[in-house]
Amino acid sequence: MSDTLSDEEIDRQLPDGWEQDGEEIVRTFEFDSYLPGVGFASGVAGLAEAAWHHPEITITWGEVEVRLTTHDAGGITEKDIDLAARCNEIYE
Ligand SMILES: C[C@H](O)[C@H](O)[C@H]1CNC2=NC(N)=NC(=O)C2=N1
Repeated sequence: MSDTLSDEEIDRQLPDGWEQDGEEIVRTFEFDSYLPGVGFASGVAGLAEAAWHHPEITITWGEVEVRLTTHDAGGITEKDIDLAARCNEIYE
């Protein structure tokens, strides 16, 4: 079981562009059109499978919202922070 992080720890560790929303961290990634967002979401899915840690991904025209929480722990853990940072790395 991963240990949940305190709000202070989350605030300190949140990668650029991410914010806390209750028991989740969230970032909306912006794109020029629909298909680049779909491609990005597919990349996030690959990162998720590799980490065995799965976000909620919402694809709309020009935007992809990624929400992360650790269901097994009932809150935000290092797993969420790590995957959020990896999402930033694949976002050009
Ligand atoms: C059964 C499976 O191992 C669990 O559901 C894994 C898979 N992906 C997961 N993803 C997320 N976001 N939180 C989890 O606790 C989690 N646990």
